[in-house]
Amino acid sequence: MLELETLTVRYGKHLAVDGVSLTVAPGEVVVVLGANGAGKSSMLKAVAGMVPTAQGAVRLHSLTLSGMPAHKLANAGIALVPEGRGLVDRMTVEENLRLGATPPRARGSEAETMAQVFDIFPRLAERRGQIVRTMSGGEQQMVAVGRAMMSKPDFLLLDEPSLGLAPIVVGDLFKALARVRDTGVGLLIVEQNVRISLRHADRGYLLEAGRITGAGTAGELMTDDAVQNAFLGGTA
Ligand SMILES: Nc1ncnc2c1ncn2[C@@H]1O[C@H](COP(=O)(O)OP(=O)(O)OP(=O)(O)O)[C@@H](O)[C@H]1O
Repeated sequence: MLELETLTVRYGKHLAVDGVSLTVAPGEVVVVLGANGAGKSSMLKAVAGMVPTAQGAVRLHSLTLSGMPAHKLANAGIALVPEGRGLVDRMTVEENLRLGATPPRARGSEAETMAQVFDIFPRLAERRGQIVRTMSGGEQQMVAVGRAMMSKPDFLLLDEPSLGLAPIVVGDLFKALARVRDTGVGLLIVEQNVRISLRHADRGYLLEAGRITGAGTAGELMTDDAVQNAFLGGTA
């Protein structure tokens, strides 16, 4: 289980994440819905050890992670697919994937994990020698997810994976993410794209100005008035 307990992130005086508590179980897809500036990226970066936690804690299988450097978190089983993807775009698909396999927990099983990535994303298998810069946005997002999978995470964090992608590509990406979850990995996804993310999630939370203001199953949130008003223009 991945647990965030009253997680708080500050930038100087600015409170970006204000006491967020949530859980993700192994094999569960949890989405955090929030508008621009709600604190979604800051929350994920704090879990991944890329910004400091001001208060609260992150626990993985009851082990306290907050305060650990990012490389130790990766070896504990946390992988982040950042907004903007963070790929080395002059390198090939395969080279980018290999970069994900640096934590000690991932070493020795690179070939097996890469085969799993290529099974979930056959397009990447066809294009394993292609320079990432020359690929479409959707393909690059697949590489970013594949690279995170190469670290053999227990929990995968995704920062707005649908951003800038055409609806059909987003649909394919979420179907692939469902297959990642089927391998037992828990997914924590932050999104503004309410419909598609709730369609593929088990549960969700609503994040507004750094605070959790709603929670429920994906079905409950789809018809929740607060979600409707915040994101869907009041119509179901
Ligand atoms: N490095 C930083 N220094 C100062 N303030 C920051 C920093 N990063 C984020 N913030 C502020 O913290 C708040 C939350 O930002 P964050 O990027 O976490 O939100 P978000 O929900 O991911 O938004 P977006 O969807 O636009 O990326 C915003 O008010 C933002 O301006």
